[in-house]
Amino acid sequence: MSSSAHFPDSQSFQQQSNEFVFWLEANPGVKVNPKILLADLRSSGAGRGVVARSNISEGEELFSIPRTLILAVQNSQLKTLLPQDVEALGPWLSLMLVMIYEYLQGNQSRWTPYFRVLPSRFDTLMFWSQAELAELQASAIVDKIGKQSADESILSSIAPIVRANPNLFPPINGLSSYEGENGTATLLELAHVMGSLIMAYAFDIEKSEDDDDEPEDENDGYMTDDEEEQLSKGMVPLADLLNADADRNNARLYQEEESLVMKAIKPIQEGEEIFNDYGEIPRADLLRRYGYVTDNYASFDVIEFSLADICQAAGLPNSDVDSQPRLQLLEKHDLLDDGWVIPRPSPNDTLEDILPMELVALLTTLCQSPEEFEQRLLKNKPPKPSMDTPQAGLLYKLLQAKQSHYATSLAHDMQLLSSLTPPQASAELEGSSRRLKMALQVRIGEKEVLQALQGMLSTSASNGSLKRSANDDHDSRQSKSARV
Ligand SMILES: C[S@@+](CC[C@H](N)C(=O)[O-])C[C@H]1O[C@@H](n2cnc3c(N)ncnc32)[C@H](O)[C@@H]1O
Repeated sequence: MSSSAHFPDSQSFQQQSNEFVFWLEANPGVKVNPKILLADLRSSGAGRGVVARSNISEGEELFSIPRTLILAVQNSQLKTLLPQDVEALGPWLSLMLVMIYEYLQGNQSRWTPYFRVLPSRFDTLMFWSQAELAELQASAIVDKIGKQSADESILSSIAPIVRANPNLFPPINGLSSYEGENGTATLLELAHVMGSLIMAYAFDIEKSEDDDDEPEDENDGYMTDDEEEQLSKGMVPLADLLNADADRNNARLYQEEESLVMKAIKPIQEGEEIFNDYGEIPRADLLRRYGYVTDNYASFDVIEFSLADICQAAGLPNSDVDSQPRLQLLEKHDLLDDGWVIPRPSPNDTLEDILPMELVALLTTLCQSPEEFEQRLLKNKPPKPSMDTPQAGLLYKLLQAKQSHYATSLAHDMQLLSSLTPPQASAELEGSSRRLKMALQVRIGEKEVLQALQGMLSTSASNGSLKRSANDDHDSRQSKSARV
């Protein structure tokens, strides 16, 4: 949620919005449909957002932003002022550096009115205290925050450039430099503000045809999603002031040759909010990346198990692939991963629909007797993944172990949540209370998934749909794409 707390200068909130729109429209090539309006949605906990002033038809252009106005490495003077190649830092760190530079230029930056409408405080997990993070209990999201690796990347890649160029990066807060304890802390904070803006606001900008540089490999805490492509990133004014809310998506950004164009993808009625699409992400990820949670994302909630969790439930002494022949065999056949995600089941889903085939392959391998496994090793073939009684038993044990890692029960959390929710609007919660509520929503979602899976296992056991054993031969080439 973006509440008043995220916009410290809330007195001039509307004035900043007006100045931003005035600045935006004064830029050559910008087109803004008079049917839209930049609205103050703080009363519903959503900061700024875009709302329809009058009815809008499907396909209608909402606004168009020329590529030259995107706050991006390509459009900033910085790349001509530094001896090194800024883009070589990779999409995240290069944009972070450019944003620090532009921000420190104050009124001299081309994007000053834009910076003024961007928040400087966040509820993303990067900014949560240890006590607040503890409220997420056993959620796997806690291990994905990556604060330490982000700090390391900033200190090793950004800090040396900033410190070597004080004329380009003037120290703030009365500091004489970004050296020393205070200077380092200030620089880290500034970099995290920019990193958080990139995470929640930036777009992946499609490369132009003549730009076919190899992507850089990055590993900072703002880049924890494997599926995220290393496209160049850019902050697209106005496009990033659209909120999102799962199935309420009614607009999409189209990347055209000269501009980025936001269009309505559905008819939008007067007074309706215009929503972009942040993707089908679980509430845990919504919180990590965007710092807000709404129940509309509950259907995307998941539960995650690490390889270590599974090996422990199976009674293996460790999850070290080199010392565990069963893991080795799966790895050899490209069936092993660090962890698995099980989605929240829909009402008509069966276990086969929701369990990843590789997870069932692991459960099956771990459930084999020493003799059965010996046979597999001799044939150099993993067993055919199947959800038989032993595998179901192991999965059940795994679910129970996971549940025991959450400090409170689902019933307790539900009660706590209802006591936290004010009668009018959740937006009224501020600071730690809002964070506690969001943590509760996340852990409730995960516990619900656990409970639903336990229910499905019990049903399968009682209706006899689980087999006694698995002994079919298995062709691993087919198993990669097969459903169990
Ligand atoms: C791309 S920005 C959208 C503009 C933002 N509302 C602002 O005022 O700057 C993304 C941020 O908006 C907020 N947000 C987006 N959708 C929201 C929603 N449905 N409810 C509450 N906050 C939302 C979150 O704080 C998120 O990190």
